[in-house]
Amino acid sequence: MQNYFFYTKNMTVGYDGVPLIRDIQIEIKRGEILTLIGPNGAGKSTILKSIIGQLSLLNGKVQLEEVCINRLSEKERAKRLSVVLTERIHPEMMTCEEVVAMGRYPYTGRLGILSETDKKAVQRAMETVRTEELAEKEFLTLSDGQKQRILLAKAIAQDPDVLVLDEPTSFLDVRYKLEFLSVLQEMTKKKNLTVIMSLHELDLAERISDKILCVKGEYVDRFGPPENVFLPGYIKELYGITTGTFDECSGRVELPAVHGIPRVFVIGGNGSGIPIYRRLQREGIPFSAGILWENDKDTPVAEALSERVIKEQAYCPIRQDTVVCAKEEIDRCRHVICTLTDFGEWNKENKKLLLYAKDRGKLLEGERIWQK
Ligand SMILES: Nc1ncnc2c1ncn2[C@@H]1O[C@H](COP(=O)(O)OP(=O)(O)OP(=O)(O)O)[C@@H](O)[C@H]1O
Repeated sequence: MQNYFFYTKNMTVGYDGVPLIRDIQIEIKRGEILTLIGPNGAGKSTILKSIIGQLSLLNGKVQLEEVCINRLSEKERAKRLSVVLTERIHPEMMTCEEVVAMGRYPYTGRLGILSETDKKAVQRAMETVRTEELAEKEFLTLSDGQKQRILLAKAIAQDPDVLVLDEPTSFLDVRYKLEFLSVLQEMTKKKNLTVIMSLHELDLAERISDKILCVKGEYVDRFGPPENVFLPGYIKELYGITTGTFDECSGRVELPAVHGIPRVFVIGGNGSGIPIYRRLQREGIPFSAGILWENDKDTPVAEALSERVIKEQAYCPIRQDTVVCAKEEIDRCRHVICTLTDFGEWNKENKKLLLYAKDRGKLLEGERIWQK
């Protein structure tokens, strides 16, 4: 156990003495990022609240190196662990700078007078999450995303060893999401900060986390590095997805396929077919796609949205059997759309398919594609 900076042993969490999740074993090293994922209501916030001592454990312990967190005084705990939960604070008449300065209270005396070091820490924290320009604004007048960034600055100003965050990116726009996660990553590398958070954005969780804890049901479902969690089919099972698909490889979601006899055959590849597959799905038109190599960018999306995909083995030239299948599919469809503009030596069979469709008057080009 010595290797782990933060760990829990047989932690059981719940409310009013009733266990929600039992025997949770978390083991992370200093500077690692742990992300909790799982469906709504699974218990991610409950675990975070239990870790920070806001909820009493029903069993087990939470350990930060040799110290049992639950035995620390509030002030001692605040020096080692800072927290941003989803419950919003409502400080009346406080500027953002004053809210961020609240993060320094574990270090100030009884009167809460900030030293030069405290003031610098506040300023640095505000710069870190790019909120300097909000310093003088009243906190309660900010947008949800701005408030979230100020609360993050407050947590950072606390200069903790461990940062605990419940859905920290939920109100942030895409730019601030990326900026915030980059800041977290940088702080783990440069300052050895350890992060424990919950995220709903699985693509981000997969990219940033050293460890993932999957919460579902009475016990933790899976704990480990993302590569052991984001395996084909697992996320669908974890979240009970019955409509549409989630691609573990790209972190991408797709709406359900339109089923029925394919009306359009899309000759695509290298990502060029994706916008057309999505538009056909939106317009409720069943379609087939091909000839795609198994490892083509288009293939997972085509498989999620189309009725049929004519595929070739990865890294193999297109075989005549596959061409025959594609021609039969074209014969069955009313129209053909080709999204490829260049055909290399390997792709010459797709060029022949394009000509095959053209000869039969099935090829839709330019504006005609969406007039049919
Ligand atoms: N104070 C409480 N008393 C009793 N039960 C609670 C309390 N707070 C939450 N719960 C219940 O505990 C379960 C887990 O809730 P929790 O908020 O931990 O889930 P979550 O995974 O964070 O969900 P979400 O993704 O929707 O934020 C839910 O069934 C919820 O109703």
